Amino acid sequence: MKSILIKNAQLVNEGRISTADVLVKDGRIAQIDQSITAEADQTIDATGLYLLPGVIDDQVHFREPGLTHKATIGSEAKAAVVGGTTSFMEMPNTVPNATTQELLEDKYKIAAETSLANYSFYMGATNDNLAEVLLTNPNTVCGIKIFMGSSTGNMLVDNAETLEQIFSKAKLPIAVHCEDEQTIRDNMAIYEEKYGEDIPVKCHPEIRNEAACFKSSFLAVKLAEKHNTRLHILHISTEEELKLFRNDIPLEQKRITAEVCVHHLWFDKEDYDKYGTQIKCNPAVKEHRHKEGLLQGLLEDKLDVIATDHAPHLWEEKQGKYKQAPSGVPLIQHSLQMMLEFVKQGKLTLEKVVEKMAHAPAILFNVRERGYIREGYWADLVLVDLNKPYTVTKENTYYKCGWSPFEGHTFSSTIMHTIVSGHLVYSNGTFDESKKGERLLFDR
Ligand SMILES: O=C1C[C@@H](C(=O)O)NC(=O)N1
Repeated sequence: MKSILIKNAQLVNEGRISTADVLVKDGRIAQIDQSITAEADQTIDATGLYLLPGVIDDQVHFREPGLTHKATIGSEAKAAVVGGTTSFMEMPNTVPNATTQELLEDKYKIAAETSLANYSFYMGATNDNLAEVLLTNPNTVCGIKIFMGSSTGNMLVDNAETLEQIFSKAKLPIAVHCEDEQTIRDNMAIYEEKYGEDIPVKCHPEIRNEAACFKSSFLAVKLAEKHNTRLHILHISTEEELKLFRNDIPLEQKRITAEVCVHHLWFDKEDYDKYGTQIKCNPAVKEHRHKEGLLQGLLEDKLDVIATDHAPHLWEEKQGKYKQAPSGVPLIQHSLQMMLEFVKQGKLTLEKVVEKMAHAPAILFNVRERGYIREGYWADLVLVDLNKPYTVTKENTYYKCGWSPFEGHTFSSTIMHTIVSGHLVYSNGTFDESKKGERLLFDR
């Protein structure tokens, strides 16, 4: 593998920013120093650029196998590296659902052949696959996914005894989608009564409302407390849920952690006027107060990681009426740029972005030797120019579905180079696809 020398970067790592050179050799960070004079196969002049650990996205939907008309592991991993995401953890609501060890391993095989980013896949729980779930290897699989609210893929786990069993026996982190099903159904009935088939999309946050989120998250937290489960609640979308999470202990000691997604920080209810069903997703984008509250929750460390829930659907599918349009938004290519915009606006610091998008997911999932810029660690690195505007176009959007809610939008930062496991895969609009990403490993 080619060695890489990064010269004169502003290195953002572990709460500090400092000028440094970084030497990458055999996939790893070989040296970090003020001035490195060693020869390397590739040299990057990083003057004026910030060097960040690559983003680890702990919640994505890449649709393969079975839904490859929407996306493939290869297509979405390519979009990921363009945006500075070097590792992803992918959800089991593919077709067939990843609910057996064999089906799970099939996804790893596809990724080994096609993914430019490092990868891991969740084992999916159902009401009746406990034995399979318990076979999951804690060192080679990121976690177990439970839908405690239904969403794309009909993987709802609503059997109380099954939930007790998984929460008490799982040896891996349990990542949960929390929305109370009965609350959603009751709300839906009210809106159907009122609007028939023509429910306005703006009602989505009233159907999948605050009460649905809180009731389900509350239940998950209670179960985790009862069984001392390692619980990670995905895509927290309401202010109310913040009271379920602690910020008085270090992340390393937390048994219950929480994720916030970029779209819940970026959009609010008013945006349905502009984007309509494009931003229909579960949990719903809600009132403005939640967006503000979630940002505060992030700053106060009640929310531990930032992810995307990247969920591509075809543009034609998304154009249907409210009830027919599938939930989910393609986001992974622009997640880092979105958060860098918050840095520009003074809402987040660069150090905080790095903490929540790289360090924290690495700690939370015990990812082996990634998520930090440290000698000996894997070289998953991103170089960003905070002062180079970037306009999103159809041509520079790499999702297989071919659209992004950001088309036409100009971000004030550009992702210049992305290095995955020591390989310079993306450089200013060009790719070197000669090497694929690695399977993530976990120290548990
Ligand atoms: O939980 C989910 C699933 C996802 C999908 O489309 O797979 N879309 C969503 O909006 N939320």
